[in-house]
Amino acid sequence: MAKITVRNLTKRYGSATALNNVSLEIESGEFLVLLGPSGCGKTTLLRCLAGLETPDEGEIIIGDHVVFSSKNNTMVPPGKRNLGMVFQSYALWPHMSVRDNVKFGLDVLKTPKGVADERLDQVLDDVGLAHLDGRYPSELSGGQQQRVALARLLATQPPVFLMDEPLSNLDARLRMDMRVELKRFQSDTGATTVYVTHDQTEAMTMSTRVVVMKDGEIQQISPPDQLYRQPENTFVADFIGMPRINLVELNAEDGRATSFSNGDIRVETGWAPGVQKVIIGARPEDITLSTDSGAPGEDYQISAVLPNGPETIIQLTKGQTVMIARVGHDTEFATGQTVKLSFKRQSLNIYNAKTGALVTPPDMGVAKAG
Ligand SMILES: Nc1ncnc2c1ncn2[C@@H]1O[C@H](COP(=O)(O)OP(=O)(O)OP(=O)(O)O)[C@@H](O)[C@H]1O
Repeated sequence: MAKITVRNLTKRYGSATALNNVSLEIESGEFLVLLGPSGCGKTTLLRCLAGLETPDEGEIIIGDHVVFSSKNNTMVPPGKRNLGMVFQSYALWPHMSVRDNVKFGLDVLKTPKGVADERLDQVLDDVGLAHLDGRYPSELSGGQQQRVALARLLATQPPVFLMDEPLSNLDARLRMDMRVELKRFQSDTGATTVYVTHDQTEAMTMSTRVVVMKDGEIQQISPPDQLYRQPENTFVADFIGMPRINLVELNAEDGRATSFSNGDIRVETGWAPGVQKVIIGARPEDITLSTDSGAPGEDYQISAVLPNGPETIIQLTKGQTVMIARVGHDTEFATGQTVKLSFKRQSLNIYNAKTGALVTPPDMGVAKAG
């Protein structure tokens, strides 16, 4: 299949910089998700890969071909980049039936009729549209049109898939089914996939790696689990995860700066992060609560109990400090109760409060509350 290399890519619109010196390597067969807040440059990056935008600076290599280079004035047009795209707008032919729309791509590639018919039946079945193959786009819902666009991409089996929120118009249940189908299809074909989404669950469940972007720059590129467990800065820590991570700023208490506090809570790192001011990051599930007054930790008051299906979200307060914990659904915690709060030591991340950067890998941390 095809590896993609992006080097020092910059794209400006007037005085606004949509991509700022972005570099990344996408391995052949990888499912890479671009994630980040609105306006961070995800779609611009995808459109640059597709050849729909001309970057101002940098280089893009797909497989063995330099498809863009500002130095050499190379700009290979979209149709010659050997990739398949699905964008939010479906761009279906209104005068063609579902089947003909999907077949169109195969005809362009001059796929032999027998192979084309077999693939058509398979992809229409995969996207759940076999029974609607004679309808015209105007006779379909938005979600169905989106699936036709997907089927058209999948049928041509390109070595590179570029997708921009291809499931955004589907209802929750269909979206889940299509995620499974897309992932299966991608792993069967081995196509290198770059996928833009707003949806964290989609990013975490489908990707081999996630790229988190902000203001046109890459913040972190990691496999989903590492992104969640070891965010490299406070922006990524805060952006990933729902409920949000607990981020609390603390000041060094002792000369060695191994003990930090904000007056309400105290954390002993046991090692010196090398700064006087830190932000600790604790995921809600990395907090342990106990009604046993002899348990380790500090006293917090429960200010809200929010049952949420298989889990319960608990809000706790101590002075000015508010923490969110996630516990099982069968909890007996109640609003107003005083409980002991402690951190699961290995999972506490420590950030430099000035730069927001992770100070050390969490497995070195032996932080504890109290
Ligand atoms: N054609 C354009 N003209 C001017 N500015 C643009 C254009 N396209 C994008 N931008 C700007 O470039 C920045 C990045 O936009 P982009 O669409 O890539 O973000 P995004 O992360 O995909 O956002 P969203 O999630 O909202 O789709 C934004 O500030 C946007 O306003």
